[in-house]
Formats: sequence, structure tokens, C-alpha cells
Amino acid sequence: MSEAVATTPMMKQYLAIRRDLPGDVILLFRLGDFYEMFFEDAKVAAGILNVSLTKRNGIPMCGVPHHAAQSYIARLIRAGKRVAIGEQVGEPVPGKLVARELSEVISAGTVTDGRFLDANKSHYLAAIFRDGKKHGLAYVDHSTGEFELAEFDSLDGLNDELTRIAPSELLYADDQRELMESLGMPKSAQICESYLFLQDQALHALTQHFKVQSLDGYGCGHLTAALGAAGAIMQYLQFQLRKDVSHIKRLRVASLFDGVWIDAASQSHLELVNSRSGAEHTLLHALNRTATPMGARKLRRWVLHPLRDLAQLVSRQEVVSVLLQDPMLLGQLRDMLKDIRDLERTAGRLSQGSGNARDLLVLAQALSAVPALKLLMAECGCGRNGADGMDNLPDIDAGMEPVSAPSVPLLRALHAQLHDLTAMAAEIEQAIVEEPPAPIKEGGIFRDGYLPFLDEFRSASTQGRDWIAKLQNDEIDRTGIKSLKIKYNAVFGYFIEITKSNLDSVPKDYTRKQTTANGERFITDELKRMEDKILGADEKGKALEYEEFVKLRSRAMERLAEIQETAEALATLDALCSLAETARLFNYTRPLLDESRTLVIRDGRHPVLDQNLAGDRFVPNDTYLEEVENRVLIITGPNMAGKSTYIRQVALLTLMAQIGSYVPAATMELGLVDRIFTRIGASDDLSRGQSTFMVEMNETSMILNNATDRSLVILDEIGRGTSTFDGLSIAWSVAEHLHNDLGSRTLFATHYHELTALTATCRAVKNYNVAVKEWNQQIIFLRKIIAGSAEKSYGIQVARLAGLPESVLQRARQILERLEAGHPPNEVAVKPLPILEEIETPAPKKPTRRKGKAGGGANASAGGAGANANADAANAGAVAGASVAEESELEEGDGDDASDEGEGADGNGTSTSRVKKKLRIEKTSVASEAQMSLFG
Ligand SMILES: Nc1ncnc2c1ncn2[C@@H]1O[C@H](COP(=O)(O)OP(=O)(O)OP(=O)(O)O)[C@@H](O)[C@H]1O
Repeated sequence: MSEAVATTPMMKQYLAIRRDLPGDVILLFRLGDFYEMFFEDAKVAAGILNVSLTKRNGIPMCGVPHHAAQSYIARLIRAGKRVAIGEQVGEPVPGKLVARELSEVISAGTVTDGRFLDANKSHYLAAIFRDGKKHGLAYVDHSTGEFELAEFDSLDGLNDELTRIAPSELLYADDQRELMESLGMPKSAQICESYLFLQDQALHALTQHFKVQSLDGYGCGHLTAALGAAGAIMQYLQFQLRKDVSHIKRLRVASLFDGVWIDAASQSHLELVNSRSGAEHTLLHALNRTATPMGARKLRRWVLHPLRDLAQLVSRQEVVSVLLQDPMLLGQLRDMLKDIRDLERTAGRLSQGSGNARDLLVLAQALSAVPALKLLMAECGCGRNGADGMDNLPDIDAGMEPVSAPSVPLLRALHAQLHDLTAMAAEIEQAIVEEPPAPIKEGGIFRDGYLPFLDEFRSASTQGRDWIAKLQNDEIDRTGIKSLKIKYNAVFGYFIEITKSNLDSVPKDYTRKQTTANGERFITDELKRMEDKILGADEKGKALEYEEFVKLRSRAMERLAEIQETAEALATLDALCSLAETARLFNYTRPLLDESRTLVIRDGRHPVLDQNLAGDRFVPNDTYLEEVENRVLIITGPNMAGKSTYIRQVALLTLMAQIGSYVPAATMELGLVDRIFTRIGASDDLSRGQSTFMVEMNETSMILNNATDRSLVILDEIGRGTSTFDGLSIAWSVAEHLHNDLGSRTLFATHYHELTALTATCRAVKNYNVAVKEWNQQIIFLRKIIAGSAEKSYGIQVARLAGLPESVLQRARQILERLEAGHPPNEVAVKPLPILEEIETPAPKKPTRRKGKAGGGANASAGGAGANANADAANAGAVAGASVAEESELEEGDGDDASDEGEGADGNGTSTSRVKKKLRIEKTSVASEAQMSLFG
């Protein structure tokens, strides 16, 4: 940087601010209507923002307009940068340098502006710290003030919790880089000086902030690793980001282990809140009918953090139950909640001094809705419109008291937590205009009549504008210049603008101030006199409004604790209403919960597929797991039959039951589980240098090391990623270990049919399979779980549905036959194969010729595509696509083209429609067989 640069007053001011900021922070420096960036900041930002990089006096610079700054800041944050704002703090005075100072540093984990935030997700700044063998984690949602910490014995535990909270910014100490590397160095990682995490330093920061002598009262005095992380967060917020932290009122030990533990891999396999196929395929989406962003965040938290405590679960179920008894009341509650905006985050912004008049109005509107909501809640469970009909309405004429509190305990507690702050809400609504502006220093906030002084300034300022308009007309008359205009800008104040062609007519008493491309700007003594009056009134009015607004905001924030409690209660009520509404819409039932080790489901449905299957009905299935005879279920069946869907369904219904939700089933009895483990599908973790098989084995090992006799374990195709014998051996011994040593309730889907032999040696292992029907080399999926093991894999039939070329399929059939006949693989490869006809099914009889064209052959030989398209729709009872098409064409066609007629009839010459009828009958009997075998 040149000396000249450093010595200009503006640059000195810039450098003074820049000097205190970490190197990776980009400083946006307000210059008039622009935010400018200089030096390295400009080079980096220009690339990210796609704005042009220029040079002035040799200094690289770029800028963005002030009015559009938010979207540019958002882009920088999304690119992983932190952004500091050097703001103008005084009004520009012509000829003087405007005062500027660092107003805030915005980072990914602390943005509070709604435009940066996903309203349905908590938005955490987290920190991790290792102290000996302990892994500490702390996280804060700066927008709401929620601040929690936890400690883990293993890196896996830490990783699971990090996956659950998904922080936007994750701090770590610069001497613990290897810790972050072992977590895969996430994009959100942010390095910090290690002294911030030091025990003494961290404790000092926290005790100072909470104004306590020790942190024992928060139950976390002994969590040294977690406190290091929490202290670092507090100092980072206060000193590096210069955030207001006054709204962070308590530190809570995260209640990690009162809940069901779901490891990171299982959270993702079960597609709880994220899915590669899109958000609409997640459990959260299936359950989420919340009306407020606070409720949506609460429900998300519940889904990721199911409960193990029976009493708590029953209390949630009771609320869902009373809401369901009175659908009209449920609808009214949800309507009321819809009118309440994000009270939690709004209060957060206001308490940090960044909230504006619009936030105050949101607060007031939410708070004024509370009394009516409470009245309605009080009626829940009193049977107003319930099963007892209208007879139970409080009879006012008969002198009965109207209901004053809800009948169920949790609802009563929420009712009590909703504070009556209507007086405060009324004060705000009386003070602030209906549509206040976003800036708080530019006036326009208060209603006329609210502040007598303000009204006086306002009328002076309005009159002033009339004077200016009159002066403009007078000057046009005096000079004869029709295009003469009186304008205003922040640098010169009011001025008269004359275009080039009229400069000759400018009177002598005009003083020239500036030349522009189109003309010149002038002032006059009279104009300056008026300006002083107008601007004086305007400025005084704005200053007064700002002062009064800050006072009003502070008065409101004196009740912050009550506002936060109210917001929390609204969020819980909203989440419960959402569960009730989903249960109502999709006919869910209340699961019976206890401490046993059974899991019995009748007619269970996959919650997501059940809602998403367009047109087709989801085929319900039963599940029977109990401790002694039916603890490990081996589930076999062809590809595409529905094995994975079924085992996931059992896990999801269990999870739903353990958040207090009703479930998509005719009945469910559940002995509560402590953990849900899943090993489903293969997901490469190449970024951490692990192969598919290694990932599979890591996940399996994690399950075997952590599952207990209260856990639910879902395994899908263990051992698939290696050679057949290795894979089978591993799958076998894993199943034995689960049965003999762990005692977990287990569902094990596999293509290794050999595993079904486990029933001979393991008493609690039972075999089930997903029923299919085979017909005419095609496969019909019945989607029904029945007792017993599958006889065949039908891999080749499924490959046909996927459209593999016919020649490849024929060759596969040949090889399969030889392998099944006991030929060693080398013989299959080298020996001449029998001609195709030898191994094909005998040619069927010709169908009876009918009118029209018999297109059966064409359809059938198209095999892949035709059948594939229809196969998806081929749920229970639907005959695989190609055969349906054949049937209609056979019936309508004239049978001219009978060359491929074999496909139109089964091997014994039975006509397709007869086969289809027969199949329908068989399907019904298979389904009832399944019922019989599961429930006797
Ligand atoms: N009960 C059901 N009712 C209706 N459709 C179902 C049902 N179960 C599964 N399906 C449908 O069948 C498709 C295949 O199911 P799924 O993936 O569970 O089969 P799979 O037996 O695990 O297959 P693979 O062994 O090839 O992994 C699902 O995507 C779904 O559309």
C-alpha cells in the first residue's frame, strides 16, 4: 500500500477498521450509496459477486449498491466468507469526512436477517473441543438465544449429534485441526485461536455473561470439554463478531440421552429430514403440517430426537387425542396459529438491538393473538364437539362456568406458559403505523398523534416541501426556464438544476455548486434558508422517532423471558396440532406404548410412500416381534418386492410412536426402544477415502458395538459388497451375534437364502418373505409379508422389467440353470451351452383367434420397456404390465398376427384373462395366509 493511500483521511479511517479484523473477513465500507471493498477483499469479493474489479490510485476496489447489499452479503456468506460492515454513523456534512465505524460482523452461524435463514430450521453456531478423552460440543441459535452443550466419550457420538444439529458454522481451536479432520473437515468449519477454548478463559467468559459464580447451577460444571467449546462461542460472538448476547439467558445441557439414539448413518438412511430424492420424501415432510416456523423447527427437532420417556410420550399422545376428538377446534387452533409469525426469531432480533419497527409489530400481532388462543385451548378435551356431540357445551344459561383450563396435563402446562402480554401489544399497535419502513433512523415509524412533538416537526417538514414546490414555480416564472428543477441529495442538500441549453438565462444571484454531464447545479440564499428550516425539522423528527423507537423496543424487551416462554409454548402447540392434523388426514391410530420388548403392528403403512403413492394404494403389512420366539426376522424375497420398504416402515413407525405421534397402522403395540440402528443401502464415502464395503462394515460394527436388548436394528443386505461366500459368512455371524449376544429386536432383509437355515439353531429367528406370483416368466409383486422363506430370487425376471436385452436375459437363464444343476463355474463358462429351446418353457398353445389384431407378441417381446413401465404400478393384485396390455389386445384383436402368441397364454394354454382371474383369487388367499401366520 502506498504512503499516499494510507494518508488520505478516508483511507486512514478504512484501515483503522480493517486492522482489527481477521484476514478472512471481508469489509464492506459504506461510501455514500455504495458499500466499497478494497485491496485483497476487493479481489476475492469481485470473483464471488461477479462485479467488476477496478483500481483507483493503484488500489484494487469494487462495490455494491447500498440498497441491494443484503443479497450480495448473502452470496458472500454462502461462499463461506464472513462479512464486516463499516457503517456511516453520522449524517454527511458537506466538506467533512463522515464518521464510520464497524457496526457488525456477519457470519454463517449468526445471521439473524430472515432473508438468510431457512425459517423451518434452527440455525446453529457450534464449537467443538477435545479435552483428554472427552469430546465437547456447544451450540447456539443466535436468532433465538437457545444455547446448549454436551459431551461425548467417542468421536462417533459427537459426529451423530453434529449431523443432527447441522451447524451453519463450526468453530474449532487452531491446535485441534486433527479433530476437525477426523470429522471430514466440513464446509462450515471455522478455525479460531486456541486460547478462546482454554478452561479459565472460557469459564470466565461464561460466568461473566450469566452473572454467576460457577456453572454448577446449570448442571454443567464438570463438562470441561463442552465448557471450553461454550466459552469459545461466547467470546467469538462478543469480541470477534461484536454481537449483542444479552438475549442468551441460559445454558442447557442437551438432553441427548433421554432420547432415542439415532446415529448419523441411520438418520440419513431413514430419510428423516433429508433425502436425496427431495424434501418431499422425508418423514418430516410427511408429518409437517405446522402453521408457524417455530412449530416447524420444533417438529424437526422431535423427529431427530425421539423420546424414551413413557410419561412424556403419553402426555403428547393425550394432546393429539383430544385434538382429534374435536376436528373443528383443531382447525380453529391451526387457523389462529397461521396468523402468528416467527415470534421466537423476532424476539431474538429485537433483544439484540437489530430488530426494527416491523419486528415490533410482528411481536405485537403474535402476542395479541394469545388470549383467544388460550380460550380455545381451554376447551380442548371438554368434549365440545367431540364424541359426546354438542351436549357438552358449557351451558351458560344454566349457570355453568365456562371452561378455564384444558383437561390434559401437557395442554394445561402450555396454556399456563402462554403469557398475557396484550397491554404491551396494544401499546405497540397504537404507536406504530400499519406498514412501517425497515430502517429505524429514517422516520415514518410512529402514527400521527402518538408523539405531539413529532407531529410538530412533521408539519414543519411537510410545509417545507410545499415551500420548495412554490419556490420552483416562482423561479421558473422569474427565469423563464421551463425545465428548472429543485432537487435534493445527501451531499449538497437542496439545489437548483439547470440544463446546458438554458445556462445563459441563469440569474446573477444564483451560486454555482457543481457541473454535471447535462448541466449545472446552483443554490440561492433563499433556498439555503428554507433548507435549514426543512432539514432541521426533518432531522429532528427522525432523531426523535429513533429515540422513541429504541425506548419502546427496550420496554418490550423487559418482558423477554415471558415472550420466549410464550414462543416456546406456541411452537410445541403447533407441533402437536401438526401431528393431530396428519393423523386426522391419513387415519392414523394411537400406538399403545409400554416398557415390554414387543413390537406388534397390524396393517402398517410406510408413512412417506403411503402419502406419495399416486393412484396406487400402499399395501399394508403386519409385523410381529417379541422377545422369546420372534425376535430376529429374516426377510427374503425377490428384488423390488418391497423388503427395504417394509423394514424401513417398521423403523419409521417406531420412531413416530416415540415422538408422540399417531401411526399409519390399524394397531401398534410398542415396547419402547432405546436406539434405532439401520444399515441400509450402500453409500460410498469417497471423501473420507472409504470403499462401499468399508462403509458397510463400519456401520455394522458401530451397530454391533452399541445395540442393546432394547434396541431396534434394521439391516438390509449385509455383506453384499464383497464376494458371495465372505458376504454370506459375515451376514450369518452378524445375525447370530444379534440373536445370541445382543438380544435386539432385528429385521434382516437379505438375498442370501441360506440365512433362512438359522431357524434351526436360533430359537428367536423367524423367516418371512415378501409374496410374489410367477406367471409366464413374469413376476407379480403382491407386496405382502408372509411367514416362511422365499424360494427363489427372481433376479432375471426383475432384470427383464428393467429392460435388459433379451439375449442377455436368455444367456443368464442358461447360466443360472447350469449353476443350479451343480455345474462348477468353469464348466458353465467353457462348455458349449445347449441350444436355447432346450431350456425354454415349452411353446404354449395358440390362443383362440378373435376379432382385431392380436398384438400380444409385439408387446411381450418389447418386454423391458412395456413391462417396466407397468411394473411400478404392479402392486398387489396388479398383473405385471405387459400381460395386462396383452390381455386387452387379445380380447379386442382379430388375431391376424399369431406368431408370438405364446406370450399371450400360459404354458398350459390357459388364456391370459383366465390366468389373471386366478391370480386375483390367489392373491387374496396369500394375503389372508399372511394374517393367519402372523397373528394365528
Ligand atoms: N407395501 C407396498 N405397497 C405398495 N408399493 C410398495 C410396497 N412396498 C414396496 N413398494 C414399491 O416397491 C418398490 C420396491 O420396493 P423395495 O425397494 O422395498 O424392494 P426390495 O425388495 O428392497 O428390492 P431390492 O432387493 O432390489 O433392494 C418401492 O419403491 C415401492 O414403490
